[in-house]
Amino acid sequence: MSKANFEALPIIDISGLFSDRVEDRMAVAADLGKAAREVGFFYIRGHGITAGRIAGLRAAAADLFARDFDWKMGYHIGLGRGHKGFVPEGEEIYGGGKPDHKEAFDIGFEASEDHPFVVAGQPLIGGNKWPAIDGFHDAVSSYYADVFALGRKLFQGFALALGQDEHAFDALVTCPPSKLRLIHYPVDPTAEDTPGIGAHTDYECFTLLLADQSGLEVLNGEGRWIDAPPVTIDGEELYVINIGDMLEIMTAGAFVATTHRVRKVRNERYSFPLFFACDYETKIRPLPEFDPSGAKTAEYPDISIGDHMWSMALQTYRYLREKVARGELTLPENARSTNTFGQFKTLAEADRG
Ligand SMILES: O=C(O)CCC(=O)C(=O)O
Ligand SMILES: [Fe+2]
Repeated sequence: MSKANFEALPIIDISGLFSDRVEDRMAVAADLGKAAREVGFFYIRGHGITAGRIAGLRAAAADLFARDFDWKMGYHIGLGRGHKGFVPEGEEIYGGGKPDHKEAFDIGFEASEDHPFVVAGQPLIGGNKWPAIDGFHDAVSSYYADVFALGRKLFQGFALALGQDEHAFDALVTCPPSKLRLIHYPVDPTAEDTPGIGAHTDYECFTLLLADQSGLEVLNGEGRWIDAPPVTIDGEELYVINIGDMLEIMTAGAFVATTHRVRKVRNERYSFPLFFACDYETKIRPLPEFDPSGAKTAEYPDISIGDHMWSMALQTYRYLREKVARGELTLPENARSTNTFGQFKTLAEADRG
């Protein structure tokens, strides 16, 4: 799927997206489109998120993960509804491989109990489990708001890059199943071959990630893993942006949902991805310009973004797999198995000849 055998990831200055001049926004969109087509992974600078916001998030995460395991389990992701909260090590397993060597805390787009999507019973939507830590809610919810606003801006850039009206996708994002994950990879000097996170693509439209240590690796078109270490330029920490499954579908494969992983962790590591999604019921299909004959559309299952995300969760979280095995939950119709996008798709096609 990835055409370019890239050796390093592009850096795009996105400050032009905030300009009043459409030419400036178009120029950034052209860079975004090129990087999304050729690599599927890139850094952005000029993003406008303040160092103070990021520092607040880091301090909140460090405070949280330092707490007792039993205390954190009081916020377990499986308690209540909405699939948010603490994810202990071993809870997530990608594609039947080894459990990840990480713990996480998932914060969602805050939805009140009387929000129509909650009332409609959409999985993944609901209130957050805010841990009882002074300052945590303020630091994390204000970071969420800022990074989500940046995501909206980037989505407008992608709309332009796809030849759409700049605001074509705005109405698709009102109360989406978009998670901010706080991830902590503890050091384990004895872990010889345990991945931090096994190889995968992200399920949503795109991801905005900050990490404090190297370890993230991206698969290029030759099957080699390329480092995506944290980068700071002129005091600004750059975000890593990667294309997810949904933008791959919308572009019928022109944009690449690039496979990535976190190699075994030698230093304690924190990372913070925000998975930018459309509302749960949004049906994701190739845009007509990318599939004039409709042939490619027929290759993709007819599924909403939320059902795709939920079916991936049902297949990777231990507590959800157990519920499926007990018959308490079922996979949505047209659910795909895991690992069918990005280079996984290309490899499967190569296997089939
Ligand atoms: O920790 C990282 O750098 C990557 C995390 C990731 O790929 C994910 O959570 O989907
Ligand atoms: Fe990921």
